[in-house]
Amino acid sequence: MNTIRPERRQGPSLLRGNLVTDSTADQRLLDRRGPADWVHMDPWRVLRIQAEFVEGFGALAELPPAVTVFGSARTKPDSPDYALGIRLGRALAEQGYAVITGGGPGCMEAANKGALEAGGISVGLGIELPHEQRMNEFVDLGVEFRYFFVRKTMFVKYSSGFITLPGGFGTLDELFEALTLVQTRKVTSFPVVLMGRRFWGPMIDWIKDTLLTEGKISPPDVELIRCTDDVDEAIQIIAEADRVRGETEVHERESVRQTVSDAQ
Ligand SMILES: CC(C)=CCNc1ncnc2c1ncn2[C@@H]1O[C@H](COP(=O)(O)O)[C@@H](O)[C@H]1O
Repeated sequence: MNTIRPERRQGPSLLRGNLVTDSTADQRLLDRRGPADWVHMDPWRVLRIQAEFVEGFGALAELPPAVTVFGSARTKPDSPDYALGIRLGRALAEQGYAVITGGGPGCMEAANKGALEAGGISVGLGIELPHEQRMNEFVDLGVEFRYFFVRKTMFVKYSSGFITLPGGFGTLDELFEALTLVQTRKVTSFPVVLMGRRFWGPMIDWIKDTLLTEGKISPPDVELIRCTDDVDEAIQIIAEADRVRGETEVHERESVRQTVSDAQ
């Protein structure tokens, strides 16, 4: 049979031909319209969501220090941003970081490619989407998720920081989620670096001139975003935050040890 059949990844399963449905697990969970039997299945969905967390934690727990790279799924392989993604993935791997991406095409693929070519650990956390896209070929450890929110937890939990290449809504969503987590101190010492001054400059100006000026954020919030064109500087920002985090952890362990010994 040499006709191309439709194909869909669904969590760990692969569906082809007539078995391909036209909705995703995220859509079915969030869409409250339709017959009530879907609603009655939510308790079962919770178990599936739980299983997705368990699988993700299990697959990623033994990763070395890692950095997540975000960026447009639409970036073409012959574009400067793709070349930047390769350089970034390569440099991160050379510094001993595993590189985590969304496992898709474009900037994600570029960062995975760079990491793989430099002999590093190249990770893709894929997502089930209505328009199927395969995990890019440069991923060595790939985990497929049905739910965006489970996948996002993994990006934050298993990386030392985010580096964001130019991108669209998906990239902005990931960027602002990270900033909100840092701003609300849900995560501490988590650097967020934007690469590409020309691309991100106008957004940073708007953040300063409008969000800050109109009191929607505080002055320290502006400092949460670091922007550079230099791959080495981006990595240095992450490495410095790692160093500070390491020192803080040693200090905390030491003060717990002191408290216990004082109490004895
Ligand atoms: C061409 C196309 C739409 C492919 C979709 N394939 C994808 N595969 C994996 N992650 C994705 C995909 N699309 C968006 N994302 C997520 O959203 C970000 C990119 O979205 P955008 O292209 O900037 O808005 C990525 O960092 C990734 O985590």
